[in-house]
Amino acid sequence: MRSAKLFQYQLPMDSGVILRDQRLITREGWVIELCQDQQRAYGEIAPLPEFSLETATEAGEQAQQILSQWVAGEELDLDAAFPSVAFGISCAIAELAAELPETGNYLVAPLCSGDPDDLVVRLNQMPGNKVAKIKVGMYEAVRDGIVANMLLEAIPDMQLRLDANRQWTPLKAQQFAKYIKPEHRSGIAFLEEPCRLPSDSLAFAQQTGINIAWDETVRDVGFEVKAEPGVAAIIIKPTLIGSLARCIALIEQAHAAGLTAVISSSIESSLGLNQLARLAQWQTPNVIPGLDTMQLFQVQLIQSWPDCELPVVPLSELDMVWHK
Ligand SMILES: O=C(O)CCC(=O)c1ccccc1C(=O)O
Ligand SMILES: [Mg+2]
Repeated sequence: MRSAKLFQYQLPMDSGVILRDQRLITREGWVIELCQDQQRAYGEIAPLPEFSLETATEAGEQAQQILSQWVAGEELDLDAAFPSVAFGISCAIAELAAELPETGNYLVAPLCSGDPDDLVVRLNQMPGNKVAKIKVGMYEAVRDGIVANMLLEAIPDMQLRLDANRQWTPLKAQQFAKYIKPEHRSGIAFLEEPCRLPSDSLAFAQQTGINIAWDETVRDVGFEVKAEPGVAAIIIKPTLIGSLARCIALIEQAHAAGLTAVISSSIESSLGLNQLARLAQWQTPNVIPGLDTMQLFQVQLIQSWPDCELPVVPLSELDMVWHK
């Protein structure tokens, strides 16, 4: 016997969360509940505005169709579904089958988009391998270069991840690199997407000796995982990529090509974020995932994230919009 429910959520965000051109005031999405033989499992479907091609409404409608098929015991074609829907449903199914292991990797790479001094404090408290992430490309490239170089100098055993989200022209990328002393360049684990064009980013990596990672490029039509000089990693944001099977296939291709695969958040609630931490521990056990996004929220959802003090909204407070 199978049954399924769909709940809608709207969660208030911390003020000042900006996605590309838009302020994100409330995070909207869906929680699915699957029931089979007294077992219950959950999944989150949360298309990210400005990033996902589907809207929350479209995702909710498609989720109802696919959940109806699941209840009827039909074969599901998650490759044809929206990525956010495929990810949420496949997670719930994996959870029901006890395929998604319980243990998660909750070590996060602290994310800094403001004061680098705050980052130094957090890094000094971090046990083991120190990994941090800075968003660059929002202010002057020269300032970014000075800040990154200062951190690499202040904490020599740190691996720094940088993310430019395709903001730089080749010239600006060079201005940034000029301030990173050659002996510090290997302390940069990778710089995500320095330039608008992937070909410019590749040339930058080869000219500067600073490794890059693909994030946006992974979602470009026709992308294929391959080893290229200067490319260290691919970033996998499952809500934007698709089913667990599709994410795992990409991770395996990355490993076969000698690249690091980094599981990263698309600003899911604490429910989805916990499942991402479990996916990361399962499939990329030695890599710190990019999941430091809980502080962007004002509340948590259903399950809490380790050491997060925000109030938790229980399932009983969500509106059930559909069931079968
Ligand atoms: O990857 C991380 O470390 C955190 C998540 C993150 O950076 C992000 C989250 C949602 C949308 C875009 C981005 C981004 O890569 O800038
Ligand atoms: Mg990015």
